[in-house]
Amino acid sequence: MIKAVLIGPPGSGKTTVGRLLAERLGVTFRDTDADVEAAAGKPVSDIFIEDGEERFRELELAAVRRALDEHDGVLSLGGGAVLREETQALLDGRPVVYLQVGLADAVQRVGLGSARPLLVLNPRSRLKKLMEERRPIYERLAVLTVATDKREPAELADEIVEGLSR
Ligand SMILES: Nc1ncnc2c1ncn2[C@@H]1O[C@H](COP(=O)(O)OP(=O)(O)O)[C@@H](O)[C@H]1O
Ligand SMILES: O=C(O)C1=C[C@@H](OP(=O)(O)O)[C@@H](O)[C@H](O)C1
Ligand SMILES: [Mg+2]
Repeated sequence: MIKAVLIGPPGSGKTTVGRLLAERLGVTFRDTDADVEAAAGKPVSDIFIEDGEERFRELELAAVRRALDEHDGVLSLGGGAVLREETQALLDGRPVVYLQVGLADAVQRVGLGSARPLLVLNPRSRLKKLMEERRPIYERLAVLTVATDKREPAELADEIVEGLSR
């Protein structure tokens, strides 16, 4: 059984904090973006450009399903994985942790890199819009919510260990 599933917008720290959390718990770590890249044999940005977002979302749903089936450690999702109703249903009853982040910190963290194809143009306004659209979904799925602004990944991992043990 999975120990924790991390959700939240890009830049909330799912990948970074998830890896630390897995270390703390002494379990293995998986990230759906890495699983999708391994399955497709190319980076997320190339999948978006060459095959489109819909194809990425299909590969992502398959990666979530596979990980929840096989994996018993910590799983970090890509920020948009929760958009699919199938994924929302798969997360029902799981220890889902929502990493909350404000726009300013998220923008600073994702920077201007090209690794997140949805944020290449106007990262600030794209992030603002997708955060507003997805917030209700993140809130509904979470059993634990952790505010990450101005907090270090290590202390967040400790807080999640504590929060999930309660
Ligand atoms: N709590 C934090 N404080 C400062 N920087 C952070 C924090 N969490 C993550 N980061 C940095 O922000 C960037 C995005 O983090 P990442 O874990 O990839 O987020 P996500 O997987 O949610 O998109 C990385 O450079 C990471 O080092
Ligand atoms: O929010 C999104 O739709 C996406 C978030 C990314 O993952 P992170 O949330 O880990 O950055 C990645 O899956 C892809 O670029 C799409
Ligand atoms: Mg990530």
